[in-house]
Amino acid sequence: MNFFEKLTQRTTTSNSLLILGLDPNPEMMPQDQHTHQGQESLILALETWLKWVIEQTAELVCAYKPTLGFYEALGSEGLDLLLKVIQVIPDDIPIILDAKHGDINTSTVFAKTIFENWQVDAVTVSPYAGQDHIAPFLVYPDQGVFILCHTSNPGAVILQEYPTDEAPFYLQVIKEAKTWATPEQLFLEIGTTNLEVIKKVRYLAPERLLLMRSIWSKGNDIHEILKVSLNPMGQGVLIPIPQDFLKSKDLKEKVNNLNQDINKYRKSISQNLQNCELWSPNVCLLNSHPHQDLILQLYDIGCLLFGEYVQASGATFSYYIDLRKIISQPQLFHQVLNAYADILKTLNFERIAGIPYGSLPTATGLSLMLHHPMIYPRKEVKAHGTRRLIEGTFQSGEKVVVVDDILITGKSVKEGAEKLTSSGLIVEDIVVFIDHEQGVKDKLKEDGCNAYSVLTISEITETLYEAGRINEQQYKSFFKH
Ligand SMILES: O=P(O)(O)OC[C@H]1O[C@H](OP(=O)(O)OP(=O)(O)O)[C@H](O)[C@@H]1O
Ligand SMILES: O=C(O)c1cc(=O)[nH]c(=O)[nH]1
Repeated sequence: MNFFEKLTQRTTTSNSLLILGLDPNPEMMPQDQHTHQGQESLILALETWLKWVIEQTAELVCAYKPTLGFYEALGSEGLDLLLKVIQVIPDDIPIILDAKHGDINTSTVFAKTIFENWQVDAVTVSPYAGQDHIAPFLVYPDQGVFILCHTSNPGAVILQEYPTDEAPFYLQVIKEAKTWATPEQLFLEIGTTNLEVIKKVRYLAPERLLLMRSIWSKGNDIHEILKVSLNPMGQGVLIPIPQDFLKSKDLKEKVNNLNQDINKYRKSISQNLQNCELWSPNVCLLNSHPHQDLILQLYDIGCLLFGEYVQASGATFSYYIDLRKIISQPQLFHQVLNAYADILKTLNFERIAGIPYGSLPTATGLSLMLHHPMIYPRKEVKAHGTRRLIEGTFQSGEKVVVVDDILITGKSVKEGAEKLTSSGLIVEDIVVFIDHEQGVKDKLKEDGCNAYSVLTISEITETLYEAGRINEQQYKSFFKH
């Protein structure tokens, strides 16, 4: 089970979005828990206290978050203490090591130590050294990585908000980090007392799990925080337990009350989905498309263009779909492949055939993902070498699913399918990402082929309009067409 699955399971079993910083911070320890003098006695007192904290809270949290710096500050005994604390945490509770690691030279060995030796489930990292610093953490597919995007430290404003309010650096960090790994492996850490910051983050990254920090400092109302950070399922955010709870003898009761308050609100929003203010005012939850996030991201990277475009057929449409760019955005490409795979998994076939050139990478990705061999019909047969019509190996009589990016006139998939059938293969199913909805599916059906699409062009247009990505004129000119 990977970190994300473990966390999701834990969130359900504990019915909690609360995480607790398990830090040996003497200032937070109740005074009567430490009456003796000296380092040895301090470490013992901290250990006893942290074990008590775990006992009190284990039923009520979905994860623990030890901060490496507090343990390091205690010297080598501090690291021993960290390992003891990790041992005591029940196995089903994920551990997020708050390390804010930022050094590219040590990232490989550090990842090995914390994931393999200490067996923590996730880590926090600083994004400043870029993707190559984060990659050594991401090569552990079962572990999670939280990217520090925003802190509440006043001194950070000069960097985070640079250069303008409209396009601050912390949003650039999020845009960039989203391309590094999937939403199941890479998450965002957001420290802020400002609800506007959370709204902006949610707008840009509706799919990402948020680890919230410092939200209590200005006496913010938890309901306001939840309103702007929860996803439509009432999840997608980790809420820190206020550190001053740790000083209290009534820790368990306080955490329980906070959890109940949060859950009451989560329940009310899931019963009241018509509240469209969640995330952002122009992303309405009521009728949101299941692939809304994917559509918005494809638009944002320029795969979905609105304007007057001449098509291969010579006709002019009010849009142009250019999915060829997707190969340079691995995280998004992965989401696209998952969407195709959901359809392919319902079909019966031996081989996957991609239509060149645009869909060759997609067919390759699906072949690796679903463990079915790939072939492809050539666009043009070479006058030299093997002069093959079909590349890859196959047996006559095998069933092939044809994969393409977009169905416009259907010419490309028809030609491809004909080449495959003329070589003895059977083509019954065609899967595309986008259907242009000109009745081509019906025509293919008459020829004995079932065509499936992940999205239709009108679903895309509706979603972009609802999210405010395209304006009324662009929307209307699509439907006039
Ligand atoms: O349904 P149709 O009218 O055939 O249009 C759809 C085809 O057009 C595009 O390919 P294109 O021929 O532009 O070439 P490429 O994939 O080689 O870039 C697209 O990748 C589809 O294969
Ligand atoms: O061939 C076309 O007309 C065409 C290809 C493509 O990839 N996208 C599109 O919108 N049109």
